[in-house]
Parts: sequence; structure tokens; C-alpha cells
Amino acid sequence: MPGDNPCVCLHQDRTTDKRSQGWYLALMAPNERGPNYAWLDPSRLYCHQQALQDCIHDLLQPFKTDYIDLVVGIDAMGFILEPPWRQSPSVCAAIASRLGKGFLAIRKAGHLCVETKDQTYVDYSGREKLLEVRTDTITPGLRILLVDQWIETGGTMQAAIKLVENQGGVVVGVAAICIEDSIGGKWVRERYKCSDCVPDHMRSQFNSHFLESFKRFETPQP
Ligand SMILES: O=P(O)(O)OC[C@H]1O[C@H](OP(=O)(O)OP(=O)(O)O)[C@H](O)[C@@H]1O
Ligand SMILES: Nc1ncnc2[nH]cnc12
Repeated sequence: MPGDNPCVCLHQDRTTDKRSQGWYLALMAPNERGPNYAWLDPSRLYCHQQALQDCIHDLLQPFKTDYIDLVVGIDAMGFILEPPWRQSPSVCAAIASRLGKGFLAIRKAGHLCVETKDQTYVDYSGREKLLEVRTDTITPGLRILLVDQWIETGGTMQAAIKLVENQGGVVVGVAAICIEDSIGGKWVRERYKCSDCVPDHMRSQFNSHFLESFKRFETPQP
């Protein structure tokens, strides 16, 4: 049953199982390191080949018929979810290239050695931060899919949207594993076509920052 959220093992082979919607979300690890960290670690699901494929498939469903010129990912984990249209996720850059789509990285401050536009923001940590993007890529009218791992307060995504739109880019859509029902998350949803991976019956768990699967979560022993 879809509400049944099994404890999914990282190395369990689910390729032949009947997979329920969002099954791979149970692979995400709870925060065990305290308040300076995000409340969970979604990146554990990227280690599982089927989980990564299903996650990206789900994220892209709503955009199948949209024309997209460029995929823009937010530093750092947003880079992983660059869509691997039609092929394996491990070769996403090659696929983007074959399809004639580029990938633009919006970076956290201090990494780019070229001319940049920047935008300050405050994220879930409450700290003021800076995003930067190169100025030689986004041209007026360019149709962009913005991708990040997660939207909690929405501060990071709102800053990325400003960077794109201030250069004339058109945000066709916003994709993240979870867009929480925060004020900022709702702001993004109300203004842009969005996709996330959270089934309706699990949304309250995400908004309260505790997943049922955490109760059964076991960290593998070394
Ligand atoms: O909605 P917000 O409250 O702004 O938070 C969302 C941002 O926070 C996380 O990134 P983080 O800075 O933890 O770095 P990471 O991508 O390298 O994990 C996440 O990947 C988003 O970029
Ligand atoms: N990676 C993440 N996981 C969970 N909550 C988040 N909030 C912001 N980033 C997050």
C-alpha cells in the first residue's frame, strides 16, 4: 500500500519490485549531527541506481512537453540532479551535450574566476549567503529549468530565480526533491511550474521535518 513506507536498504535490489510512488525517499538519512546541518541528508538516495533514476524520472514528468534551452543547477547538490534525459544518470553531462542542452552552475560565493552577477539571500541556516552566476550565458528569452536538491525556506531558490530573471532568462520550471510548504516554498509554487517527488500522503511528514522511515533507519555498520 502506498502509505506503507518500508525501510529501504541502500544495496537492496528493487529493480524487479513493484515500486510505490516515492519509495526511494525512505533511503534518505536523518540528521545525526545536530542543528548546524539540514534536517536530513537526501544525497544517500543518489547512491542507489534505481532510486536516482526513479527520482529524476519523477522530477521531470511535469516538464516533458516544455521546451527548455538550458538546465541551471544550484551549488552543490543541485548539480547532481541535472536531468539525464532518456539515458543513465551517471552520464548526465554527456546526454545534455548530445541533446544540445547546456548546464549552467549557479555557485556559492567565491568559486568563479570570471565576471559574475551575485545575489544575497538567507537560507534555512538563518545565515546571509551569496550566490553567483557567470554573465556570459543567460540571454533574454532563454528558457530555463532551475534545479536544486531541496527547497526549505525558499531563500536559495528565490535568489537563483532573481539571478536568472535579472538577466532576462525565462524560468520554465523549478524542480527539487522536496518543496516544503513554507512561506518561501509556497511563493515559488504560486509563481512557477514546479515538480517535487513527495507523494501527497507523505507531505505532512516533510513539513514537520520527521519521516516515518527515520524510525526504521539503520546506519550500516562498518
Ligand atoms: O530553501 P532554503 O532554506 O534556502 O534551503 C535550500 C538550500 O539548502 C541546501 O543547500 P546547502 O546550503 O545545505 O548545500 P548543499 O547543496 O551543498 O547540500 C539545499 O540543497 C538548497 O540549496
Ligand atoms: N538538503 C536538505 N535537506 C533537508 N532540508 C533542507 N533544507 C535545506 N536543505 C536541505
